Amino acid sequence: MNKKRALLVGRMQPVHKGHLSVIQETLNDVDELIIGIGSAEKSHTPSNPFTGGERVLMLTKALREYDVDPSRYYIIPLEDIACNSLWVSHVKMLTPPFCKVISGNGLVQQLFEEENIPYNEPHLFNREEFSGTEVRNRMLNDEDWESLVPESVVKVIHEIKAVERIKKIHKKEVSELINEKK
Ligand SMILES: Nc1ncnc2c1ncn2[C@@H]1O[C@H](COP(=O)(O)OP(=O)(O)OP(=O)(O)O)[C@@H](O)[C@H]1O
Ligand SMILES: NC(=O)c1ccc[n+]([C@@H]2O[C@H](COP(=O)(O)O)[C@@H](O)[C@H]2O)c1
Repeated sequence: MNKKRALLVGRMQPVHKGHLSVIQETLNDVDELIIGIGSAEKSHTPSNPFTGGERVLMLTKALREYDVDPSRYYIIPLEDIACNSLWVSHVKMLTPPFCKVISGNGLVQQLFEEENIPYNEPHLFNREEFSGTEVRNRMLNDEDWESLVPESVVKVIHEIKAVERIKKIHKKEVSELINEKK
């Protein structure tokens, strides 16, 4: 019998507990899940501080920590392309076949719908806290970010000295803005 596979796309900057919840919930409904790490080529910017490889590492460790069966998922880095109308083909070229997409992103939903691939709006878990933006802001402001991500992701973030990186990126942005105004 054919496997029922879904695709979940997210930038995962960084991987947080909301991602793990949606992954676990989706796996109750499908045989296999393809997890596409979006904007894989981006890093070292305020909203995309982590490299594609670092995000693969975080996700691999977190799925192991949560005891998710490795035979049930694929982690695929997805680079952005200039042309939105070709993006679905680009994604299909890089992923195993799937029958639906899980995404709350309006553009992603529209592009797949136009190619007749259905999407599900994810059920958002504790969205006030479980969002990449919230994790990055807390890192910047020396607030508790650790409780928002799996323990294994805390370890990776320390290993790659990411809090220091995020602070440096922010400092550079602020000084560039000040120079622009001069
Ligand atoms: N709290 C959450 N609960 C369930 N799913 C979530 C949650 N946050 C994100 N997701 C899932 O991840 C996808 C988006 O991934 P992304 O990495 O952009 O998360 P994000 O937290 O919205 O990031 P950012 O704040 O950096 O934009 C969503 O389409 C959704 O499927
Ligand atoms: N033209 C493109 O490359 C294209 C189009 C739509 C979405 N995407 C990507 O899909 C991902 C969607 O994830 P988010 O929901 O986390 O924004 C992002 O990485 C986004 O850049 C890329």
